[in-house]
Amino acid sequence: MTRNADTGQAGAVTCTGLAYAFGETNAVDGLELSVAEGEVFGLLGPNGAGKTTAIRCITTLLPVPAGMVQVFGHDAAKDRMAVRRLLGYVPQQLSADAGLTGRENVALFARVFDVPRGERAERVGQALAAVGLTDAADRLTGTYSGGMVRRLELAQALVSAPRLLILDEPTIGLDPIARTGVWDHINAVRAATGMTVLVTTHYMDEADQYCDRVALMHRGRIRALGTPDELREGLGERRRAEGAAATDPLPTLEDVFRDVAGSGLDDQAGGFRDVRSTRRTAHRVG
Ligand SMILES: Nc1ncnc2c1ncn2[C@@H]1O[C@H](COP(=O)(O)OP(=O)(O)OP(=O)(O)O)[C@@H](O)[C@H]1O
Repeated sequence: MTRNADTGQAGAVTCTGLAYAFGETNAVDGLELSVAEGEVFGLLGPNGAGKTTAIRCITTLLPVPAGMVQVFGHDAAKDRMAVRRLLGYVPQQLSADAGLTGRENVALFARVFDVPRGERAERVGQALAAVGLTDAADRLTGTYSGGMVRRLELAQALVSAPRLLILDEPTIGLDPIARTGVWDHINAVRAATGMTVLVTTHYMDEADQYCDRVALMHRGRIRALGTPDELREGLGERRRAEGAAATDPLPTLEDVFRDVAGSGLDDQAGGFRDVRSTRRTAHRVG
C-alpha cells in the first residue's frame, strides 16, 4: 500500500471549518480535513455522523455555506466545474439504470462527463475491464448481482479518468467476497493511475485493511485521525498507562471510535453493527 501522505504535494482535498446545517441539525460542524494526493483516505462514522453531507459538499452537489473546501487547489464554492472535472463519485443511492446494459450505463456517464466522442467506446471498454465486467458488459444491469452493480458504478465513476475517486459506502450490503472484489478493483486502478481515493464506510475492518489513513467522524466533526495502526496503538498505549496488561489484545478501530465518541455512539439509532444489514445495495436492481 502506498503511504505518501507526507510527500508534500498539494492536497487532493482540504476542508477548513466546513459547516452545513439542515434546519436546526448541524450535520457538518466545523470539519477540518486534509486528504493527500495518492492516498486512500477513509471517513468513518456511525449513521448521522455527517459523512455523506461532507462528501456532497466536496463533490459540489451541496453548496459550502461556511468554511472552505478545496479539491487539488480549486475552491469548491467558486470553481465548481473545475472540481467536478477532477473527480469521480459513487453515491450511496443507485446510479445505474436496470433497463440498460452495463456498457450503455458506462457510455451514458462517458457522455455526461464529456469524454471525447472518438475515445468513448475504448474508454468505456477499459472502465468495464478495470472492474472485471467485460464478459457481462452487454447484459442488462437488472440481471447483475449486488457486487456487480457496485463494480459497474465504479466503472461509471472511472470512465472520466478522475484524479480523485469519492465513494460513499461502496460495499454496504455486499457479502464478504463481493466486498473484497470491489476493493481489489479499486486498488488495481489506484496502483495503475495513482488516483486518490476518499471513501466513507461503517466497516471498521475494511478501513483497517484498505485505508492509508482514517478519520473518525462523530456529530459533524473529526474526533480522531491517523493511520489505523497509529490509532490502535495510541489507544493501546494509553490503556497500558492506565493499568491494562501488556498482554491484552491491541484495541480495534471500533474500540478507538468508542473511546473518542464515548457513550454518544449508543444514543444514536444504529451505531456500527446494525446498519450493516439495513442497506439494500445487493437487491437494488432487478
Ligand atoms: N436532506 C436532509 N434533510 C434534513 N436532515 C438531513 C438531511 N440529510 C442529512 N440530514 C441529517 O444530517 C445529519 C448528518 O447526516 P449524513 O447523512 O451526512 O450522515 P452520515 O454520516 O452520512 O450517515 P449515514 O451513514 O447514515 O449515511 C443527520 O442528523 C441527518 O439526519
